[in-house]
Amino acid sequence: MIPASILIISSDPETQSILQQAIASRCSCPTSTASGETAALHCFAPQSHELVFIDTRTAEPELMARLSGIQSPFKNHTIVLLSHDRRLIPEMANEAPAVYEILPWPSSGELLAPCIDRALERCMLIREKKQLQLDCRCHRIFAKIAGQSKTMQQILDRISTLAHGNETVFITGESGTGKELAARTLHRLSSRSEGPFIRVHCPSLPKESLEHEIFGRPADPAPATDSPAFLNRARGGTLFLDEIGDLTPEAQQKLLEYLKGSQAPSCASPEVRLLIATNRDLEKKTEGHGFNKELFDVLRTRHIHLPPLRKRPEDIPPLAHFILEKQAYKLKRYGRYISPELMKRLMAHPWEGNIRELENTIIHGLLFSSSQEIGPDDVLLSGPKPLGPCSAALHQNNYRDAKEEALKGFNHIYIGRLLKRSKGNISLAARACGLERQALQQIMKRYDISPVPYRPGTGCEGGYPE
Ligand SMILES: Nc1ncnc2c1ncn2[C@@H]1O[C@H](COP(=O)(O)OP(=O)(O)OP(=O)(O)O)[C@@H](O)[C@H]1O
Repeated sequence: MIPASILIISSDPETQSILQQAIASRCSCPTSTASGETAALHCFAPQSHELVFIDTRTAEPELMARLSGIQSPFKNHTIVLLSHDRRLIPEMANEAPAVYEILPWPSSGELLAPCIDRALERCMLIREKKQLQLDCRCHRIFAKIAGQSKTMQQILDRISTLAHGNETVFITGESGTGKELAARTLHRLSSRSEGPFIRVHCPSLPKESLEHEIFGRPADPAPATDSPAFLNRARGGTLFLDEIGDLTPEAQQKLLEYLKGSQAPSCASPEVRLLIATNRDLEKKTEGHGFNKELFDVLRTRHIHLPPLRKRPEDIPPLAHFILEKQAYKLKRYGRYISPELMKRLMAHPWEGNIRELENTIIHGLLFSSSQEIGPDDVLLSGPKPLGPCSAALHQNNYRDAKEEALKGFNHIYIGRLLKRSKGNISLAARACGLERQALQQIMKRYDISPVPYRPGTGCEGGYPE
């Protein structure tokens, strides 16, 4: 247990010495002394000392007056008054309810030692209560996130660590891997959680005005408290800039300047915390000068990368169960479960759209299963996982069958992706891959690939993000 920090407010050397010795005989807590005008500052400063002894004879009258004005007991500190006049104790207790205990002074060890023990115990209880409250909050917040893999646990640890600062965090990962969820979690766990969380989806704003929409116009008076700029709307909270991969060079430069200013040592607590995300490989973009190298270097100092779902298949079952439970509740489809056969298919699926695609698959299953069991026929999966050359299953077949099986997997994945991009339009898909429409149609027929699940209005719109 970390020892409590103790302050003695007294200008009398003898009082200081008696108290220090008595405290040292009960615990190893660090003790400091203060007197005069600075004492009040120490006494009332938040996060200051946990236990404060105040010698009423030498304390400044302002300090005593201020204590009397506080009507309820301190929640974070424990205050013990040393009263030189026993007759005044009941009156003092009435006047200063914020005080924990009033000790007649000077006191013998018989009175002083138990008083110190009681006060220290209160400090410990306060600290334990705070820790429990924090644990409950973290538990509630992390209850919205599933994932059992070592990687996911490391990500959650990193989120907890980075949440407490004011620094910008850079979140990367393919679409649907949970970047926005990570950003919201960082915000909820931070000291700004009561403030606003503003998300700006950068590609949705016109490129030419994006910089002004975020940072305000140069003509805006400073501080532009009524400016409609996102930065202003996020004051006291978090601004989440999502998909920054295509910012104009001017907007990148402005962002770099802002980050340098807000992260300078002189700026202890910026008004807005920035969280920034992208699904693009910005490092690669910097090589072709498509992204400001200096900005990238600043961003990557605090970085969270969310790996694609296909690289952490052990997360699929817990995620699937977690999403099923959450969505079943929302859709009022209670008691549904995933069949073992479907779970096998989910494990084998490449999940190009990551967790969002998994979520949509499960929603589809919940909506369309005719019984409590959700099976492979109740969901829309674009096809079997391609069998790699080293797959054990592949080696159980003879050469012809193995080749056919691998080709089938390849075509399902390759054409599935094309259809996803073209939203089920075969002509567009054919053009994109350099085949004639009819040739593509023949392949689709051969491998039993339907364009229907990829078309809007078939119940899976948005389920196959680009
Ligand atoms: N670890 C997780 N546990 C539970 N749900 C998750 C997890 N990660 C993501 N999700 C869910 O998956 C969906 C997609 O997540 P999110 O929107 O955060 O992804 P994204 O990376 O920001 O996607 P995009 O780049 O397309 O904006 C959301 O509904 C989110 O709640």
